[in-house]
Amino acid sequence: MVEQLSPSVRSIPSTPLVEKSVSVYAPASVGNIGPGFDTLGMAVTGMGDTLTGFLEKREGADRITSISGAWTSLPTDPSQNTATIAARYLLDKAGYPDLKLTVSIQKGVPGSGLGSSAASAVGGAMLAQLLLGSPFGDSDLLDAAAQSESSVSGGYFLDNVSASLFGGISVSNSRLREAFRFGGFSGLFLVFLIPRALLKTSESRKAIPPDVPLDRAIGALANSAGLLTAVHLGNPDLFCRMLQDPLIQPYRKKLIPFFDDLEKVSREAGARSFIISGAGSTMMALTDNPQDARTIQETLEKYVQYKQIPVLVRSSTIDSEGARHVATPHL
Ligand SMILES: Nc1ncnc2c1ncn2[C@@H]1O[C@H](COP(=O)(O)OP(=O)(O)O)[C@@H](O)[C@H]1O
Ligand SMILES: N[C@@H](CCOP(=O)(O)O)C(=O)O
Repeated sequence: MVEQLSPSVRSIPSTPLVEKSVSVYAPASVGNIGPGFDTLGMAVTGMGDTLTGFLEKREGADRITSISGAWTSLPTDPSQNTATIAARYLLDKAGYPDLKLTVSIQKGVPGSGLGSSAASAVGGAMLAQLLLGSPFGDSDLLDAAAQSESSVSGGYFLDNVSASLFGGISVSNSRLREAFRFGGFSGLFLVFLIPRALLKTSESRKAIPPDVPLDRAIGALANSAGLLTAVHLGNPDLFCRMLQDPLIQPYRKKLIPFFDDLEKVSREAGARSFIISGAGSTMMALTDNPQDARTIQETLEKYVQYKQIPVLVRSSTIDSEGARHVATPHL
């Protein structure tokens, strides 16, 4: 089931494309997938970043010409933006410090906890890869995106970047700096509740104590193994039953206003599981029944409107493709 990645730097010489625009799309992702803290990740449909850029030989730094569609303000300084940090890492590694990137970023990730910074990091890495004529292997792209993501998120973890890069469900080991695409999976219907308030991953990581109870750690380990078994067997019902996080969620949910309320309403409307997406504040309700997913979405939309809770409701499924080359949009 686990798919091997291509090794580091390929031996084929590559030729950079100069002054030619290329576009890439990198999907949003759910870090942790509940119990798999820092180790499991899932790419999702309908949300992601599109990056368009070109290389030229010039003095100075890389440039971000525009960031559109962002729901919160993002850095346009290339040394602070995950897209350009990842791209620069690969451009330097390939031996082209004199080639400078000019990029525009169309954000399509409308909240915290959906791997937004990771989607841009993966997009930046893939853009550099394509503009350089694909000299790198998957592990280099993963490394570039992870280095970039770690500069903003308060830790080195690969769950979001591996899912966004490879698509489907990924398994990662940040200590060994390795990640794998575990597989694609159909038959799951996701409903996201996306608060309109920023919760930085670095802040949400501080809510977790350094020591955690052994029984809860064992529970999370068992559920993580159960999730992968469900993917291996292609069993959405088992996946729904295993999607519970007794380890990290109890600490983090205190940072998320209306969490208990929204969980109760989602479950009453038919959700089979309810977890924090990534580090929050986005939450995810899950079902294996498409009709139930529609009911959950409609019920939640009415509920948040009635209670005036500033939360966006979005339906989605698993994106099995991961980061990809796309046609350049008309800017
Ligand atoms: N291209 C980018 N997209 C999103 N966030 C970015 C980007 N570049 C830098 N950042 C920074 O990353 C931080 C958000 O990342 P993080 O806390 O990991 O949350 P998220 O779950 O949204 O990825 C913010 O400080 C933001 O300014
Ligand atoms: N494993 C990380 C995942 C962070 O995801 P994000 O989408 O919130 O950046 C964590 O749980 O801290």
